Amino acid sequence: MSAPVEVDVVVLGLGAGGEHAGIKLARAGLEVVGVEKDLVGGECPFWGCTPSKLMIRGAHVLAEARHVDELAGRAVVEPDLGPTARRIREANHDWSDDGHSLPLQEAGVRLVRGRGRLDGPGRVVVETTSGTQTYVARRGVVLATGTEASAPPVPGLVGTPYWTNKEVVHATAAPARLGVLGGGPIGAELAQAFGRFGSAVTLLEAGPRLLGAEEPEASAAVAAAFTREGVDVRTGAEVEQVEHRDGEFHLQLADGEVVVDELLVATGRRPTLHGIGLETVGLDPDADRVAVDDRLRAGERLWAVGDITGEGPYTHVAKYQAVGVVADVLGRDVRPADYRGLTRVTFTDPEVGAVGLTQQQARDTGVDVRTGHADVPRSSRGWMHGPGNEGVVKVVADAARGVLVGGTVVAPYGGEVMGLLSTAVHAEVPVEVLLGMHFPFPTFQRAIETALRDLDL
Ligand SMILES: Cc1cc2nc3c(=O)[nH]c(=O)nc-3n(C[C@H](O)[C@H](O)[C@H](O)COP(=O)(O)OP(=O)(O)OC[C@H]3O[C@@H](n4cnc5c(N)ncnc54)[C@H](O)[C@@H]3O)c2cc1C
Ligand SMILES: NC(=O)c1ccc[n+]([C@@H]2O[C@H](COP(=O)([O-])OP(=O)(O)OC[C@H]3O[C@@H](n4cnc5c(N)ncnc54)[C@H](O)[C@@H]3O)[C@@H](O)[C@H]2O)c1
Repeated sequence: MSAPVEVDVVVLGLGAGGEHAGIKLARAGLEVVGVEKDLVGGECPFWGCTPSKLMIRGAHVLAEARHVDELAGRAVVEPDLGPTARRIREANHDWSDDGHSLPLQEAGVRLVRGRGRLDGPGRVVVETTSGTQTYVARRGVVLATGTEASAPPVPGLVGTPYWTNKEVVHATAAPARLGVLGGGPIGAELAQAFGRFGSAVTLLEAGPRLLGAEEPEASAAVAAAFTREGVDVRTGAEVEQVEHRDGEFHLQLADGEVVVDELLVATGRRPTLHGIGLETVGLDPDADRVAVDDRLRAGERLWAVGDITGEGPYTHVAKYQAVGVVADVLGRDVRPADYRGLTRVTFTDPEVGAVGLTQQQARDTGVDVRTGHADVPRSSRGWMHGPGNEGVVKVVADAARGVLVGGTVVAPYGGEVMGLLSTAVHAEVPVEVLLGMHFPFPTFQRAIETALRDLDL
């Protein structure tokens, strides 16, 4: 092993959070080493957000085309995943990270390709193909090792050629029959997309509803849309046994068998925290997250960002946190991290845009909860939109303070429409003030006004 190399900062893991932090710190003039064992850019551009949203874009076009006969003439729709698969391949340069690693290095980050682990405060050891190297970080280490797909312990599953998000993004044709295990954001988004590309999809969710982290009204609207499109949605479904034979997956359920050609497992993610030396900096190596304070500090000369913090498994959260880390490392004023107005969007159709607390979460935190609703199909824009207009707006208010603490928009482009609620929750704009706004006719935003009035505050 060569002598330890001293630098200002080591960033361990170069996904959404680490990449952003590394670039900004290097541009600020610090000596930064960035360590990455796989592709610079991480999960989001190569196996997550970007490929899944490209699939969803293609699927959305197909769904719109299928409404032509009803609304605008005649169209024969023959789905083909090929063009979308090509867009995905082009977008991420055939799974090469030049588009990320070159700008990173141009910003001044010294890129070290290898597997890193903490070795005491401010120290990182990296195993590379040319040997082991220790780095000593004068200012500290930014930990950003992200998550990996985690499969459930269903007998027979291990060893079968099931897909996770890593494999599904390489699909070039839609399988005739697709099984999807898990009805969270990944399972729901991709089940609908593949259904629209022509697969007969069976979506098996163990819990009582799809998108269990969101409002029950959102789950119901999405499930209704899926069922209308022909996705076989089964909730409370426990797969007891998986077998792969003659090119088919046989999934045994308590009430029968489901046979599919491909199986996508989307049952959650596991933080990449094992074997990264957490115990050497006084942290629990078996913990399922790295706890951080509002400056993203996790220990002595140690910051953490992204999915591993457990504050919200989203790219925008990782980048938000990276901004805070950069300020703190540079000794600048830090805006304390605040997750009250956390936003998330599930890109199903209808899209589920949400901010802040759900009704249940608000209740659990002792808020004097009042809710307001509006049905999207009964709103002016919803009615005009016509087929494919399932949706609901739900706002959650703290009646005692007269402000919103949460809101959900399930609608076409719900993630965009929700922006208005996002500002309201984040800035704690009084409901009284919101009701004095102009809501343009006939936008989906007008359903927000209806929901606000329904609060009757
Ligand atoms: C299918 C899918 C769709 C998604 N869609 C969205 C979406 O639409 N919107 C959204 O906001 N979020 C979405 N997400 C979530 C988003 O991808 C993550 O929240 C985001 O990637 C988190 O960034 P991160 O920096 O924490 O970790 P990651 O992106 O996971 O990056 C961590 C990096 O650390 C590296 N690493 C780990 N251990 C080591 C080690 N020991 N040494 C060196 N390197 C290491 C990994 O190789 C990886 O590159 C999606 C995720 C998936 C899987
Ligand atoms: N649009 C977005 O922002 C977006 C998109 C995709 C993923 N993500 C993030 O990535 C992370 C991972 O997503 P995910 O959907 O894999 O995880 P998730 O944890 O959100 O959902 C997993 C689902 O699988 C179900 N499940 C667990 N075990 C099961 C079993 N044995 N059989 C059937 N169902 C089972 C769970 O009840 C749950 O509903 C999430 O935290 C998500 O927020 C975000």
